[in-house]
Amino acid sequence: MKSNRNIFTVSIRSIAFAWQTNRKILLLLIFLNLFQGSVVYLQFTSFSAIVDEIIRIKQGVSSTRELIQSAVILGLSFLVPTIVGNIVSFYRNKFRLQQGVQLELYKIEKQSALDIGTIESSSYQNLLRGAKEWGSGSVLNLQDFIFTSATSFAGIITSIGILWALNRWLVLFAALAAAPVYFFYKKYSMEVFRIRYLSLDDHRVIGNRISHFEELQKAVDVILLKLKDWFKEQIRDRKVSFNEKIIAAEQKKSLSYAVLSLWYLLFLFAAIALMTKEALAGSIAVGGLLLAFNTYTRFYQTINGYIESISFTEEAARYAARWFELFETEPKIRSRKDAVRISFTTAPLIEFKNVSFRYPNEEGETPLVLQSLSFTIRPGEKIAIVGINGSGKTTLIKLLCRIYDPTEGNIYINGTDLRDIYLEDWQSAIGILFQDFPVYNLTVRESIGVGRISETPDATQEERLRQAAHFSGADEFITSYDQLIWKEFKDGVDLSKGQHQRLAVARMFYRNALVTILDEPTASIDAVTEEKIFNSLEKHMEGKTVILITHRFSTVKNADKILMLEHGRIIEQGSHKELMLLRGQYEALFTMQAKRYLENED
Ligand SMILES: Nc1ncnc2c1ncn2[C@@H]1O[C@H](COP(=O)(O)OP(=O)(O)OP(=O)(O)O)[C@@H](O)[C@H]1O
Repeated sequence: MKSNRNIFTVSIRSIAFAWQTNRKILLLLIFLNLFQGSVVYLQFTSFSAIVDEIIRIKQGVSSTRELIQSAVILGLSFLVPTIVGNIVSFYRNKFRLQQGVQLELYKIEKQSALDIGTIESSSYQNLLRGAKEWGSGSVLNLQDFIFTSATSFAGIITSIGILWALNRWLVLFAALAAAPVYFFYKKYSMEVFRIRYLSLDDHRVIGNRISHFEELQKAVDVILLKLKDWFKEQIRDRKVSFNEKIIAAEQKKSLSYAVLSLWYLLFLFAAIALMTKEALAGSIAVGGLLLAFNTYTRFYQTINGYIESISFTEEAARYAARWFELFETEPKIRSRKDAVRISFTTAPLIEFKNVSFRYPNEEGETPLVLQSLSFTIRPGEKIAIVGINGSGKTTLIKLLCRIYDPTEGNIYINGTDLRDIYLEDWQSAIGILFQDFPVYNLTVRESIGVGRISETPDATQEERLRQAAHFSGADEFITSYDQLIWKEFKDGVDLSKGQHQRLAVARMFYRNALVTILDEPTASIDAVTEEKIFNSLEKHMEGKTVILITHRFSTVKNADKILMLEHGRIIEQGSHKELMLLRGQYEALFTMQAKRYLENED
């Protein structure tokens, strides 16, 4: 836990962020906060001057002119801070809104640069959860506390000056009265932070369980499987345990306050005794006595507030640090500085040479899920990858897309190691449809169009969109390309799982990548449409490489090459004919599936 991350560094980063967002408002706020901190003492001095003037007028040694002067100053000392306070609060709110947007956008920018391995890691997920839980508000709160500290600081300096002038002992009494406050606040805020930090995993579980009541697909299961009470219990237990810890910390805080109040009273009495003695001895006037008392109590409150805000600043800094850690998280997979720029115009030669892979894990070494894979995919070949669940098919294509790098061995693209190729160049040459593909809540046109978002619209675009929808069979249910696929919105609709998948396949046809990778693209699609899709792939993807992962052996018969995986190894490879002649695993599984179809026909 990097809880003791340098508070100073985080505060500087937070102010630097504010500076980047709007330096004029930042400087204005700092100035106005400093002004607010010191102006209050003008009220005390002008009020004590009025009291002394009244006494002097009664004694006949002063005129009402001085009294009016002091009254005007007193009036202004009340009026000006009120106006300034309103200005501060206006600009502060404006600044919070401006920075809130900037922070969210910056976070998105940083997140989208990360690789999947980093995103999957539990440390990153905790960081994300922490940042989400405390929101961008933690960075902004930190600034608020810095501003409050500036106000308090100005107040302390002013009051020290006044108290020092009246009686130096007053400064010492007030300082001693306030000193323990810091340690109490610090201890308490550390404890709350620790509780929150240690319960991050619990909060992620709570968030997940709550999602079962909020997300449609999950909510249906909750109702049908009667999971409500079971999930509710899990949520309640975790929340109750978290609350108990926070309440215990709150209790300790309240007790500390009681002790602190007694301590403060002790020094207040000492200060009153000292000032009364001075007044009786005639060394200060009545107005001076009032000024001393007001300044003393205000000094204590200010120093108390200052310590409190330092302590809160520390607390806010601990939370804000999560945001900055998030910003600092660097992707593990990225282009090398001297990466080769390649503008792919034709399907490339792909070679796997002795590739082995294990998933990265922070807790320790995981088993190899791919072992010594070697194979070649020639430009424009249609490849099928088959194998039982967990044999490593999806992992293999993740390596090909460079979502991960191999643990051992190399992948060559046109003879260049994939790690040496500029990542974006390679990414723009490939198109991938994963088995758990995302559903876009966009219009039909956009849902297909995102397959090639960087493309500038041209006259053929609409035609190509419609063609892609035709190849995937999506055109059969599309009534309008402007239809919004989002049931929760007015006029929005939802689609069946298979229809969603047809749209996703259309997206891939529209992308028309040099290397198209399809991971079980027809799992939810009916047999007739499946046949149509595979025919379109063969006919319209000529010259392009297509890699297909599937469990349906009937769909791979026409592939140029079939790779059969088992426990992360290629156990057979060749065309359908070659593998059938081999009479190995492929032949056995193919025959089994074919037999089942025929039996079903009988
Ligand atoms: N992100 C991950 N972190 C750790 N292990 C993983 C991860 N993804 C997959 N695995 C493991 O890697 C192995 C291969 O998984 P993979 O998804 O590649 O199999 P598959 O052949 O595509 O399976 P399926 O046919 O079920 O889609 C499995 O044992 C799985 O548990």
